[in-house]
Amino acid sequence: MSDFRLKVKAYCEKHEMVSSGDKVLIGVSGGPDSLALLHFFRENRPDLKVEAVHVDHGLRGSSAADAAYVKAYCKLHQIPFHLLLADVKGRMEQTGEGVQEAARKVRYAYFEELMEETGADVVMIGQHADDQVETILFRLMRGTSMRGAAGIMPVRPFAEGKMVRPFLSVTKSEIEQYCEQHDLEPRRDPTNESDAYTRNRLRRHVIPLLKKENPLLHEAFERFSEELGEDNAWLEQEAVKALEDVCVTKSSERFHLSVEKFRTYGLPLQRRMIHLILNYLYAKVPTSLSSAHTRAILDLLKQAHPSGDLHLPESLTVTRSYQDGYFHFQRKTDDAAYSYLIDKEQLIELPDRHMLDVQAGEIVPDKPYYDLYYVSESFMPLTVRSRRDGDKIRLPDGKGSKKIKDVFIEKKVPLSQRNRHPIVTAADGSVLWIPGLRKAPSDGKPAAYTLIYY
Ligand SMILES: Nc1ncnc2c1ncn2[C@@H]1O[C@H](COP(=O)(O)OP(=O)(O)OP(=O)(O)O)[C@@H](O)[C@H]1O
Repeated sequence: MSDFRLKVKAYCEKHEMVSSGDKVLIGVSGGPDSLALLHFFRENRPDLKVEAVHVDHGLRGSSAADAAYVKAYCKLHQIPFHLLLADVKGRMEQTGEGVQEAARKVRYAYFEELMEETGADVVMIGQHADDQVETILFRLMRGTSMRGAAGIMPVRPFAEGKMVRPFLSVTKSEIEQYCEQHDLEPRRDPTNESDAYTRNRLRRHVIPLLKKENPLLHEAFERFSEELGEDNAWLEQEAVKALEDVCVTKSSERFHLSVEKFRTYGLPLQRRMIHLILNYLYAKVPTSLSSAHTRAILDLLKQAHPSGDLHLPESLTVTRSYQDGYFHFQRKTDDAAYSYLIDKEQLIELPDRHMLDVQAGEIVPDKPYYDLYYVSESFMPLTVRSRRDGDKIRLPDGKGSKKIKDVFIEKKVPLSQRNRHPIVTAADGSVLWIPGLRKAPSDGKPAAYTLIYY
């Protein structure tokens, strides 16, 4: 038995990827990885019912030819074939997703649909050991959670069945050799050779350097991924149990937990409990929700002061209550109060059709705006929120501070607008800026962000 075959066989067995008699849908782009995958399972596992799936994303000039190629290959080898002509550009326009993400979502939705339609047990795709190294490096570089750092999972639940990646056990060059040995003539995607994408630059320039240092780099990454994946799975199970223990009441609108019990758990479980609660309360977690929100929630739970609150996207409020010792996550529907955390470039919609555009560094906007504010790193993360009782803003030259209520009166802001007018505060809660009305004195350090109020 060839080395390649042994490796893939052992990996499939170790992760219990397929069982005799399973119907397996293989995603075939026509490229080397997926064509080799299709060939391998047809040759070596006659006990499986293999079918091929191709999605024509309609993004490249050659996409129809790729689809025709896979179709012809399947016809020649009598493999059942499924094709989707997808409108990826339409999806990008609708959702604002990037091209890779939109293509993947369209593909996965089709896999899911087909699984149901054909009664398939498994979806199989062609990612390999070099993709694993690339994915882990890419995510670490961009910032990721422990789950993200574990990279691509060999097996994961998918629709009513599972998605598996048997070729994570072999490298790209082993796949290329396999193609040669079996006279496969895969299609080539020219965009893989371009340096326009970060992932391609990692693959083409960074990983070869790392491989020079350690030719068995992919094995080291695979071990790391496996162990981290196991640790994560265990921690997540423990977090589910811990959450049962700390939870007082829960419904789709609210979640109450005991602060005292929550604090008896270590930080890794606390962080995961917060993620579980947010996943539970948001049907779809908003993109504006970031790890800074999780940290802010944990800080509120940790702080000595027994009460406080935070406002998360989509009117979700987190309150620590002094009276009952509970921590409440709930949706506020009746209150005009709002609060958004600012810890990255973003565009925030404010009441009365105003916008706050947060841009990195010091910039000069090209459109007319009402007011502009430069803020240094030492004040981050900021919050933009509606006013609260007792809010004050510092005056220049150490002349004390002024009540925000008085600023509103002085500038003749109508009563009806005062509860909606934005107030920008620093990480320590002090008021820095009342857009259009007043600025606290700056600390004179270089600007990390420019805030533009339209
Ligand atoms: N258009 C498609 N139709 C069906 N399956 C696809 C398609 N594109 C990708 N896949 C599946 O997803 C896997 C990973 O996609 P990716 O775009 O990373 O492919 P790749 O590394 O270029 O692989 P390949 O050599 O198979 O094109 C592929 O190996 C294949 O199994």
